[in-house]
Amino acid sequence: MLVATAVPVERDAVARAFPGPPAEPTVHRVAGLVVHRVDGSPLLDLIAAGVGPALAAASTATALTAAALAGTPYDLVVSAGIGGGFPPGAPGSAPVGSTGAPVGSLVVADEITAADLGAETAEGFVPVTELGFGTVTHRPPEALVRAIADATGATAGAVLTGSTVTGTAARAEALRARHPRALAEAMEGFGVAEAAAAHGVPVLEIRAVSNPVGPRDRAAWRIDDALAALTEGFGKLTPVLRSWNPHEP
Ligand SMILES: O=C(O)c1cccc(C(=O)CC[C@H]2O[C@@H](n3cnc4c(=O)[nH]cnc43)[C@H](O)[C@@H]2O)c1
Repeated sequence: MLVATAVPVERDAVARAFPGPPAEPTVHRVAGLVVHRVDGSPLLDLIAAGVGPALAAASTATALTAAALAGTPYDLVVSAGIGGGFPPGAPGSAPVGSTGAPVGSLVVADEITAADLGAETAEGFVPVTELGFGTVTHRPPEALVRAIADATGATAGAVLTGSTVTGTAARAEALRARHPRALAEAMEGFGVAEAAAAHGVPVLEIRAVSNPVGPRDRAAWRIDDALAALTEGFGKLTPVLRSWNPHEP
């Protein structure tokens, strides 16, 4: 399994879920990309793939290609890290009856959607798929998403990818109007998913919520709490991944 975070602190938070010998990470390099390997079960490679969808896609594709050429392809790619959550009762909030994704909670994506891949028109935003190109959504294996939500307490829903962190109530509302199932926003998932899809490998996205999606309030970010939730979540995930059959839908 390959886990791609954006930055080293997120990678290290995931690694902490697999502590001590024999799971002490070893490090190797692939075309300048640093790969931390945890020799446990499942075998786990961790990369800090960079911030934003483009660098995350390039780094993930590099790791996937190297593994495939070595004859040891990955069975699963996971985009993981902190993210913004759409909380209930706030600008751009989750639908009535939904728990939303409060700060400190964990979200597992049942769809990974590019929120800003398209064209602005006089009638509003048009996704690239409606312009006749590419894709804007990747869907992780349903049974695996359900099992992860059960094991970790994560909420399953849509996770949006954008190149810009939302910083206004108006943008949060526009995103929720366009994506009513969105629980979280981050900057890498769709890029990681595009790389995985190019290799025919299933993908997951797991986000620990560090801040609400909405007006920018840097002081309200709870990065340490989110990193702790990420470690705890991955700790609970391991048995699920061990028993997962990559050929299940
Ligand atoms: O201080 C700011 O306003 C600011 C602007 C751009 C980027 C940042 C970051 O800290 C990097 C974002 C990093 O973390 C993920 N993340 C966390 N919360 C969100 C969010 O609300 N919306 C989008 N991404 C978020 C993201 O995946 C990046 O890796 C700060």
